[in-house]
Amino acid sequence: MEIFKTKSALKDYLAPLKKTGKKIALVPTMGALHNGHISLIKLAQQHADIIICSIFVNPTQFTDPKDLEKYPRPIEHDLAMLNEAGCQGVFMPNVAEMYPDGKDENWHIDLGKAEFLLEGAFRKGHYQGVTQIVKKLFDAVEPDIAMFGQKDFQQVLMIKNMLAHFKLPIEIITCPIIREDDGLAMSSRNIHLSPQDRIHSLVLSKSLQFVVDHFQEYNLADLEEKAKAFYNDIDGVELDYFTIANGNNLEPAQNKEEENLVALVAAKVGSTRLIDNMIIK
Ligand SMILES: Nc1ncnc2c1ncn2[C@@H]1O[C@H](COP(=O)(O)OP(=O)(O)OP(=O)(O)O)[C@@H](O)[C@H]1O
Ligand SMILES: CC(C)(CO)[C@@H](O)C(=O)[O-]
Ligand code: BAL
Repeated sequence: MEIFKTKSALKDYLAPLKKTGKKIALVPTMGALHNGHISLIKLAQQHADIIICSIFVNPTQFTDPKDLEKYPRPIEHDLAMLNEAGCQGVFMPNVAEMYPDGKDENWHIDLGKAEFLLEGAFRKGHYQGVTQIVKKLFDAVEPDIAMFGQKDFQQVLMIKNMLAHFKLPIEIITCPIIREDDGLAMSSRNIHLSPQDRIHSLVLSKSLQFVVDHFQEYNLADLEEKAKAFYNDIDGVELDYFTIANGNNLEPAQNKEEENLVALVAAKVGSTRLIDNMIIK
């Protein structure tokens, strides 16, 4: 497995491979890898010849400086996991390599109304930061395909809007959410959960599963109310939102007959903010 710290080293590696027609997949990550990330690598291997995983904790998408500061960075462990998974290249630039003009360089694109809903409402400017870095990663790799997890449902939508904005010929593949045996969606931030938080964290997947399992039984308002009631009286758990939304634009669902419905949730469990979602139909 090759490790690249600069865009130019990465380009030098990829150029001859592209010339011989190899299909390139990019798997963007912020590191602290778990089996959710590895599932993206494995799925990429079914669609492409060369897999490049990027590891970069992108400062411009963090709205809470403490969140950025404590983001886990177990690089040796990450490299071992990627090597074991058969990833050919890892791109791990530093901040200056990705933001040569400083982190405040001008970037603003129209991502549509959905930018300001849900995660965008709680993490102001988050999706400008995400799309800014993903565009830089796309420019550095020029992949044929790129893999993103459904766990960050809104992120996938925003990245597709960014691709449309720049008319980039990259196929986005959305990968299913990988969960722990008890239902918790795998996430790098899960390591911050105390043993008690870890038990409480199950409320996210349980409330989502409730909505999926009982979708036919109740109307939308009752489904949401019953799902939100899961969060009542759990010590140290604070619900940011629970919504049943249209998966195309993340607007609240208007009726149960709509296509593409998804339930999405974000909650603080102890001091750790978690997100999760389940597709209803
Ligand atoms: N449990 C999971 N199943 C599938 N894909 C996942 C899972 N967790 C993260 N991903 C995807 O991996 C990619 C990189 O995500 P990232 O490095 O932010 O990890 P993360 O676990 O989501 O961390 P965190 O949410 O704590 O930042 C994203 O496309 C994300 O959606
Ligand atoms: C796509 C991404 C790597 C951009 O920093 C990040 O938002 C993530 O890990 O989901
Ligand atoms: N996986 C989403 C990255 C973030 O939380 O900033």
